[in-house]
Amino acid sequence: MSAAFFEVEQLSLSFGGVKAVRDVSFSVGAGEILAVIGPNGAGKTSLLNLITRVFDASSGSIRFNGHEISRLARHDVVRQGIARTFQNIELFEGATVLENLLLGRHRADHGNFFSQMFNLPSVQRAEALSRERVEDVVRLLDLAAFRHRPVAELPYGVRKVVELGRALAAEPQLLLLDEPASGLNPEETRRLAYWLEDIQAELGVTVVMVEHDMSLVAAVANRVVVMDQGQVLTDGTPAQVQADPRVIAAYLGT
Ligand SMILES: Nc1ncnc2c1ncn2[C@@H]1O[C@H](COP(=O)(O)OP(=O)(O)OP(=O)(O)O)[C@@H](O)[C@H]1O
Repeated sequence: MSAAFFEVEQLSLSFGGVKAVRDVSFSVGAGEILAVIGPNGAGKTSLLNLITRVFDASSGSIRFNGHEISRLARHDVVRQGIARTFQNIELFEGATVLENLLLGRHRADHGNFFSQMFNLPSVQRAEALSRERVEDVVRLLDLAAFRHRPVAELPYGVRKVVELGRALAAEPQLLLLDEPASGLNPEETRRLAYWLEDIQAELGVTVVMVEHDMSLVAAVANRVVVMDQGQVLTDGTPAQVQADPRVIAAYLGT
């Protein structure tokens, strides 16, 4: 395994009296897929919201590529190369698949206001590059048949893939996925596993994935962090955590 590329140390978050995340520490090597599992309310989504700066941590640090990012503005986290998907799909429903993917690119673009206003050659070059990258994503995720369809018309399973594509269009180094398999049928979940393997193998993207579906976790995760009541209960390979009596007890609420 490569050296820690993404690292969370002693991270905490409180909502009033509720300690949603308590002294959470873990690290991820470049190119790894890490799954974060745990019962409802364990603090998994809160953890992703801390990483993407939706919330301010009460304490602790988040290091990405050797840089502390726990105090960055939200858009700067995206520019550092971190993209995410959401538990409830957040796409522009009236826009087409291609338009949604292009919006994913624009979030990561660096062009300034004046160069965009005057449509300078640098902006035109960036647009052309964006279109090429988006076509790469369309090919990778097999979305060609849907590229001009408004997202609102698409089945739920395809919308989930479009959301993954929008995150990938930003060319992230770290991809955060919040329950990518929720609402998918077993066949769609198997296809998602293949795509995640392709993303890891072909793009070398590091993935932190919050997921309840153990078939997906077992198929793709190199390592699993188990959370319960805001804390890390244990970590290990998918087989190790599935066999751990503490993990079984946490899920059963005993
Ligand atoms: N915006 C908020 N305001 C107040 N409390 C919150 C907020 N978001 C989460 N919480 C609380 O923080 C705790 C952790 O919630 P979180 O959504 O992070 O858990 P989770 O592991 O993602 O759960 P699930 O698997 O159900 O999505 C819960 O007790 C939840 O009620």
